[in-house]
Amino acid sequence: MKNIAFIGAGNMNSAIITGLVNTGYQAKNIIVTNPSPEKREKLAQQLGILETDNNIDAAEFADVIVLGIKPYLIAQVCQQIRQAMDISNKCFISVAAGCSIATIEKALNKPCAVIRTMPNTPSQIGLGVSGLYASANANQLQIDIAEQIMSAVGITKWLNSEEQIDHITAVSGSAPAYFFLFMEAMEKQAQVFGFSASDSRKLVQQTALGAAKMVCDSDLAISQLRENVTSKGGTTQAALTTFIDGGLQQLVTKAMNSALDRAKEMAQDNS
Ligand SMILES: NC(=O)C1=CN([C@@H]2O[C@H](COP(=O)(O)OP(=O)(O)OC[C@H]3O[C@@H](n4cnc5c(N)ncnc54)[C@H](OP(=O)(O)O)[C@@H]3O)[C@@H](O)[C@H]2O)C=CC1
Ligand SMILES: O=C(O)[C@@H]1CCC=N1
Repeated sequence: MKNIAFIGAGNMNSAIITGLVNTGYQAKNIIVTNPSPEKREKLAQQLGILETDNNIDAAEFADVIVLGIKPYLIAQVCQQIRQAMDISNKCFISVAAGCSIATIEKALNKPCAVIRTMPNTPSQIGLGVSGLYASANANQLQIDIAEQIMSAVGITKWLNSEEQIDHITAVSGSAPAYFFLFMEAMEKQAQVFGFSASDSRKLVQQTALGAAKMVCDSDLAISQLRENVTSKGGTTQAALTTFIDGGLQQLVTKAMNSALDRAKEMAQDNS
């Protein structure tokens, strides 16, 4: 079993580590680093993994290094690691949005096995989506372990080009927040209608869950499921017409393109 170092004990890495241990990966083969102690100590206590505040010690221990830190820190941490050791046989997996393989390779100062992944926060409950793209230097064993790590927290989609990492960021990486925003808006209006805060949340969350489950469990097109709710001349049609006349599709297109543009911009800023 390969040793894995998770650099950063934030939202994404914590979710991935938890999923990985829960699917049977040996805790003694996993180490997590974080500057502040609380998150890494909690993971160590809960899961039995190793922890340290020292990225170099963790990287020395590891065959695979998962970079779960903010995009602007990736190059700095990679430089720190490569200055301290021979990294030739190590595989770097970056979770960061807007930080290219070229930037990571430049920081590592040599062509290296680098795999980019773009998960999302439902990974915390095993319902994540992760896009993955491997550099030409990654071998099959390293690709397999990246698949094992990310499939521990949800479904995986291997991409044909690095550019698609930016696309999948807009489609699934950022997207839980789109649904949360929509649910927040509905929750607010339910309260205006007189439902209590807790009832409003319950009504909205159960409806979202039911709708998502119907999409997952049905062979019908999503548009058909929508039509099945929509009685001619009825209440749903009135609501949907308001969304459509308000330019919902154009707004979604614009929002997803904004996420895509921002990913490209961040890649420039971080290069
Ligand atoms: N959140 C999301 O929905 C998604 C995030 N991502 C990507 O995942 C990455 C991490 O995001 P997220 O988990 O949300 O962020 P968090 O802020 O939750 O986690 C980042 C962690 O990195 C730690 N850290 C800071 N500096 C260092 C360092 N030098 N060495 C080691 N650890 C360090 C921080 O510690 P401390 O708290 O002590 O400062 C923090 O715990 C980002 O690059 C983001 O683009 C990708 C997909 C989805
Ligand atoms: O907002 C961000 O930049 C990160 C990447 C996808 C989700 N969160």
